[in-house]
Amino acid sequence: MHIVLVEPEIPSNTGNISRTCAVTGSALHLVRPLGFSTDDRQLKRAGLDYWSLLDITYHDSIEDLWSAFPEGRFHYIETQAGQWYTDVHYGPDDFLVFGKETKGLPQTLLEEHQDEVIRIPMLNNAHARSLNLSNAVAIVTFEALRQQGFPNMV
Ligand SMILES: C[S@@+](CC[C@H](N)C(=O)[O-])C[C@H]1O[C@@H](n2cnc3c(N)ncnc32)[C@H](O)[C@@H]1O
Repeated sequence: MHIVLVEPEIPSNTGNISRTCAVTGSALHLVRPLGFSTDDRQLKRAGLDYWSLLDITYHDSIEDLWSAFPEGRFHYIETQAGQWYTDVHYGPDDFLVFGKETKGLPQTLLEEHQDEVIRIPMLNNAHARSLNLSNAVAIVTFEALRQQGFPNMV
């Protein structure tokens, strides 16, 4: 799988996600600007032992990512979506795209890719708007891998 973080802001989240990528064999794509340096202490603390295992690529924009993978199949994971993440069939080379911690994915992107936006169901509570980014990544990634029979995993 390919895990894409668009403009991540909190280093410990990216550290946790790097660990999820390392243990699942998923590639990590970070779309700039990042809200931290990759030397950040919290980032390293959350993912240090796993950093060397990562297949990590940096992109200057989401458009650059799309250009680099013209045949890629992209799923956009956001709280406002018509369909649940469990309604989708995932392939091994699919891209799972997640938004930044404070604002999520840009509204224009969501509108232009409506049919590819999926959400993780939550209680309908105005005071609990979303999951933590790293938890959202783990939930969708493991569903995608489950559908594929957890390839090369024991
Ligand atoms: C902490 S959320 C913040 C954005 C959110 N739209 C908000 O209301 O503030 C950061 C990212 O986590 C993912 N996420 C968190 N909860 C989610 C959910 N229930 N369904 C889908 N994605 C979720 C999305 O990729 C989102 O862009």
